Amino acid sequence: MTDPDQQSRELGQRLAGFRSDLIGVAVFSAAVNLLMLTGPLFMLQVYDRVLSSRSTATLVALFGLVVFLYSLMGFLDHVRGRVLARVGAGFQAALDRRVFDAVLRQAENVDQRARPATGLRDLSSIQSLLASPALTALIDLPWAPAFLALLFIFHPMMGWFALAGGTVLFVLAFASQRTSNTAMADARQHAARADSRTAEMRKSIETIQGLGMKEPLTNDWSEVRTNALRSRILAADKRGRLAATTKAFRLLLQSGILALGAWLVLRGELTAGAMIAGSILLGRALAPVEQTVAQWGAFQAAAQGWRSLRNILSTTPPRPLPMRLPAPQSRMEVKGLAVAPAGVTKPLLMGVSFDVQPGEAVAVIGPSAAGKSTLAKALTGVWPTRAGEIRLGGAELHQYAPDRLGRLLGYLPQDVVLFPGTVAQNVARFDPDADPDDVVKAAQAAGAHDLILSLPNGYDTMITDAGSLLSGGQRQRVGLARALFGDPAVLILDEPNSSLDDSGVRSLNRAISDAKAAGRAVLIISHRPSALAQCERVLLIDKGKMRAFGPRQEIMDKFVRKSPAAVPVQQERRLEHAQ
Ligand SMILES: Nc1ncnc2c1ncn2[C@@H]1O[C@H](COP(=O)(O)OP(=O)(O)OP(=O)(O)O)[C@@H](O)[C@H]1O
Repeated sequence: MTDPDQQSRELGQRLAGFRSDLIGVAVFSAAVNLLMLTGPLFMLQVYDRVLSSRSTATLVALFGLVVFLYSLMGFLDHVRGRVLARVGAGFQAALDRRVFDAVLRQAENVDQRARPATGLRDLSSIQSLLASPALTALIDLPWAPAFLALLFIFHPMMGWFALAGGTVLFVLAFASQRTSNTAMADARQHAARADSRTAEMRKSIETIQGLGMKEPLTNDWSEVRTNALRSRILAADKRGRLAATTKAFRLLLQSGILALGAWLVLRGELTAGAMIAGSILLGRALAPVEQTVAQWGAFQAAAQGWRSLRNILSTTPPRPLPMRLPAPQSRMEVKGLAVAPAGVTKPLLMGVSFDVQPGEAVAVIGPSAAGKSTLAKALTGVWPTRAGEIRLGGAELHQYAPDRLGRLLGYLPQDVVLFPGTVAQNVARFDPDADPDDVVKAAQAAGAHDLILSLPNGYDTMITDAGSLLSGGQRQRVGLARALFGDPAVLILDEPNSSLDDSGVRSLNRAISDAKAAGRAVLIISHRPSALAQCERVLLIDKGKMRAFGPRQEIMDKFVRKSPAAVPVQQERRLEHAQ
């Protein structure tokens, strides 16, 4: 699936998978539309045969037939509705994971992340159309000319009358949709913005209150809400005006064709039955036209969704999964690395070369904004390499499937985010087959076991809202347990001690020395030297460039002492010695 044309056809191909269902719907629709003739034909017979012959038996027989035909029509109509609803659901189910993956992958691009993710909404708008009466109306639309042709057969004047009336009705209904569409889209946009502000404010309510920002932010939110309301009223006004005109015009048409029919009857050019049947036929011919136009919004949303989804899917083609490699050696080698997140052109980090061997710990140090976290994101495969290579156990990172790579690495990010679920699920990285013993083992190794047991429901305590129930230090320890889960080959710890107290630092140091003793490679990114004690070698980066890599003592003596960034490092070392 690397051919761009093929990617842009992906949606069409998925829909084509439901070809036989759609053919079935078309056949049922043909039958339903033929059965729609039951009413006019019945009228024709009643007026022209029953009333003239005064035969009750004929009336009863005809009515019995009508009951049967309408029942059949109702059944077929229901069946095609059911089939279409299932095609819609099947189409969504077939693409749900693919689109979700594409939406997540879009978020890898920093630029895209700021924009609202539309993929799943696009998919839902196509699904809604497939399952809505709008589609059945559209399927019925090609039958309108057939009804119109029958009117021409009854009398050409009736045909022309219906054609002219139908055209005016179509134009009126279409204008009603068009004029209100922009206002409706505006209203939806404002409403979505107000909703997302509500969610943001709820999430950060403590900060907002603490900083006394509630009033101004609420005013801001209220303005967006008022704008949404204003656009909605504008849209409703426009739509309402034209909808009322359309309705009155349709009723006028129905009476108009009766009047025309009566006039033709008086002139002896039409039978009374044809006059009534003509009026019913006009209704049948106009119904799908009117419904299709009335549902225009659903068609537009689905068309827009289709275009946008096609674009999303073609820019995020499915990634072929690489062959599963055996568990790698705990060794990482980096050569000439340059890194930039997707959507950023200038590399944030350049010319980095180092390695970390089994049983060894390497410290990555440097001042603020040097590019340390950038390095961690590249080493975990989260940010792409612009140049150079990163090898884990001899294989480049892309040779591992992303989820498997994640499992092989024990990554503790600088800002630990926990996900909705239990503490145990978070430690186990939501692996449904995780062995509880392994969860406890990871927590013990991180020195987080006792703290987890002290939570209201221990390992079953539910985490909500990114783990705000836990303190910063507790989150960091649970994060370390999560990093250690599954015995990863390489640990990448980004500022692992930033929120830890003394006992937390001791647990961390123990976890690092245990990992080294078990032959794992450890990378510790830190401002502080307390973590350096465990490291054999040090990588110094500054302003997005590698300045030095070598044995700890050599780097500390040669570079850190001279560098202004080293001042806090030195101070802290003295403090540690003093303790
Ligand atoms: N998503 C991003 N897009 C563009 N630039 C970014 C992005 N993330 C970080 N940067 C920039 O990259 C540079 C390095 O940031 P990084 O987070 O790697 O620094 P750091 O060394 O970890 O700093 P600290 O010790 O303060 O955490 C900074 O100048 C930062 O502004």
